[in-house]
Amino acid sequence: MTDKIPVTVLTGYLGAGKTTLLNRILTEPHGKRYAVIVNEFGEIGIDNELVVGADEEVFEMNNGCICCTVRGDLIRILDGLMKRKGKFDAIIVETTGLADPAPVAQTFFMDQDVSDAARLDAVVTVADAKWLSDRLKDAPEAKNQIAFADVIILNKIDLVTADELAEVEARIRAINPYARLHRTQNCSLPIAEVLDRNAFDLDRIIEIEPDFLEEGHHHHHDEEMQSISVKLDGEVDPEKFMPWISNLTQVEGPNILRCKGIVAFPDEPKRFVFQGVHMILDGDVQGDWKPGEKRSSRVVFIGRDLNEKAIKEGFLATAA
Ligand SMILES: Nc1nc2c(ncn2[C@@H]2O[C@H](COP(=O)(O)OP(=O)(O)OP(=O)(O)O)[C@@H](O)[C@H]2O)c(=O)[nH]1
Repeated sequence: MTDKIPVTVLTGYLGAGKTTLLNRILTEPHGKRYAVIVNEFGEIGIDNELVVGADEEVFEMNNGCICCTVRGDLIRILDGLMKRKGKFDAIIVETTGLADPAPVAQTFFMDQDVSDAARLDAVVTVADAKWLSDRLKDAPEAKNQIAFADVIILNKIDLVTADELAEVEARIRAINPYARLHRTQNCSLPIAEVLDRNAFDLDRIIEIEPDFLEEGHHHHHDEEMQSISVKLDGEVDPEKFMPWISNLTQVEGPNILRCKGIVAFPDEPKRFVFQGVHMILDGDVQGDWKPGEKRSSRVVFIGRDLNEKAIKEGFLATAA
């Protein structure tokens, strides 16, 4: 083994459970220091706030998708981390759900400074047991994420029957028979199954993508994919907000691949955080607003055929 810093690339389609896994890794006692790089598709950074920050340093990349426009940023952040070598035991990169993992993995072989100091330990893909089969039909990124994985976490097994689980597992195996596969609820599995696997296998990747080590790989994003972010400079009224968000996700659910937000309710010292995948919505108060922090409210919706104007106006109309 070399003394290069191991890097785990955490991928998986929108809402599969990447942040859930990351938080699990960061909160379990492990005595290690991780640097975390989070890339989010959407203009308003929400993910970094949902990552529990213990001692870890979280670097946010919000200006585009990690595999395309912000790859240069990734290299810069990695270079900065390398210069502080010794401070971290490992680096974890959480990509957006829409990222193609190939160009991200490529960075660790193509960029000399990065490849001198870091090694790609494994590509870990979280798969949503309920929705993966549908996404394999309409989202090429979802298929690549499975194909490139060294470790697959088939998550949300509580939402499917045993037959459905067997079916989605067979689909995964048809794409990638090699990865270690774990079935989980809330990404519950021992950290050792995820980190320090020394599992990335360049030969296998070159078999899937023969030009992997050549420059010029270009990922074409789904052009119909929209990311709608709305910010309200103040609080929202729960009596208006709750019915609005639940109605919107019920009616538009099939087109909403992902939604999340952090909002302020009047007289509530904690932030209300909600998130959803299609019609399934989850929300709770989490973490205090910091003293002096502006109590603003923001939401992000990612999906197809969304009525941006109606969503923006609908959210703004929930103002307290
Ligand atoms: N029912 C169920 N819900 C889960 C499970 N794991 C995660 N969730 C929920 O699924 C939603 C998405 O989880 P995240 O961890 O934020 O997913 P993500 O992959 O980070 O999402 P993006 O970064 O937006 O792509 C959250 O509301 C989680 O609470 C699970 O095993 N079962």
